[in-house]
Amino acid sequence: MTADTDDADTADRTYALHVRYEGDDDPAKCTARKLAKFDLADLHRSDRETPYGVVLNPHAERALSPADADTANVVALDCSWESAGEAMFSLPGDHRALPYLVAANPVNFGRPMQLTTVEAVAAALCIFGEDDHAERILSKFTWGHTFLELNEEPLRRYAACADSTEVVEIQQEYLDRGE
Ligand SMILES: C[S@@+](CC[C@H](N)C(=O)[O-])C[C@H]1O[C@@H](n2cnc3c(N)ncnc32)[C@H](O)[C@@H]1O
Repeated sequence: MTADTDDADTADRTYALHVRYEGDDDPAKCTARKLAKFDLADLHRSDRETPYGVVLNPHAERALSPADADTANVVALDCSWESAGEAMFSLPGDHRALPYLVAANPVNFGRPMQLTTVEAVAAALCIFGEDDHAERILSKFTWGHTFLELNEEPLRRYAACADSTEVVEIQQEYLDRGE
């Protein structure tokens, strides 16, 4: 009985996607704006308006892992990479860096870590076991599925980890291969 209830809880888990939108990047190429246009994410113009949740922050000390899955909100900060210094991430929330993954977007194709907002949010959803939701948001971009193909193995392995320590151990394997 208890097991059935737990299964149902897991199957029903959904995440609201929120973006603190700075608006200093090319609006025509902005992936967060496109998600909002399709009602797949909510944009917020101030930190105060942005709901509390897991904040995707490349400067964070702790790596995102399935241990963070117990949240209602996944939050990204959409700004240009030029302005994405540590001080910009002043949002309240549980800040987490994504582990090693490579970008598939045309601007940073093949480069590790510098993901677009949609790639970062999709990666978080995959690590939380929400692959369908990740596919749904990436499907709005011609290169979206390529992100999942390029990162299929690391995403699967990160999603099977218990915590950020395990995620960092796996990440190290990919970093060592790249040296
Ligand atoms: C700097 S913005 C650039 C957005 C770009 N203008 C676009 O249209 O998608 C990308 C955001 O995605 C998230 N992100 C990207 N790479 C990340 C990483 N390695 N770790 C954590 N978050 C990351 C962060 O919230 C970051 O601010």
